[in-house]
Amino acid sequence: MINRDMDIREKSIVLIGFMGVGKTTVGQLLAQKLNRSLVDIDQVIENDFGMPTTEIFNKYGESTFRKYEKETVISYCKQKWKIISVGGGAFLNEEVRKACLSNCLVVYLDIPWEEWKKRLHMLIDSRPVLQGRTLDEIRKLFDERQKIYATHHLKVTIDAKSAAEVADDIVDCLQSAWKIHP
Ligand SMILES: Nc1ncnc2c1ncn2[C@@H]1O[C@H](COP(=O)(O)OP(=O)(O)OP(=O)(O)O)[C@@H](O)[C@H]1O
Ligand SMILES: O=C(O)C1=C[C@@H](O)[C@@H](O)[C@H](O)C1
Ligand SMILES: [Mg+2]
Repeated sequence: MINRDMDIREKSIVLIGFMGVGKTTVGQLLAQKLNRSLVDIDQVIENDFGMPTTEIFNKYGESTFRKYEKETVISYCKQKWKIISVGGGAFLNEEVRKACLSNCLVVYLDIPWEEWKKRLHMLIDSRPVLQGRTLDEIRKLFDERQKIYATHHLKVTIDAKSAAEVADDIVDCLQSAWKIHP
């Protein structure tokens, strides 16, 4: 359901999906295509703490990260005209989900497990949530996380597409939504 209190084109676009699906990479391309600025929430948090996410988890704990993540997303999603890529776990929080869904257009980047598995080697060192887990445990997390992404406005399936192709698909999807809800 799209909240039509403001012009739909003004709304910021929030990218959600499992870690490594490409929210940051695709977000950069989408921002260029739509001439908007990108707010990468993980990047904002890392800049504010002056350290990588893994270090924030190790030094302050996941709950400190999650609290800061919640406040950061809620604050940015009130702004218009942005592309906001949120961390893969941000939608665990109900207030975050509600704030994004009511203020922004939420686009879910959906990736099949077999495709995602190919990226694991690129993610394991930088994503604390994956560290120390077996492949079976990661698969379980992947399946569990699908529930939190179930509420969104638009969905784009990733498959074996390049990041540029995914960005093009999102633009097509947005253009249809902008036409249907002028
Ligand atoms: N469509 C794609 N095809 C192949 N590789 C990709 C694609 N999109 C992103 N990647 C690669 O996958 C890795 C993870 O991408 P990215 O950091 O953008 O994911 P993310 O969704 O932002 O993850 P997180 O939720 O952890 O922030 C990067 O190495 C990136 O280059
Ligand atoms: O899926 C997650 O829980 C996370 C994803 C990353 O984007 C970071 O926000 C952090 O590593 C946690
Ligand atoms: Mg990212």
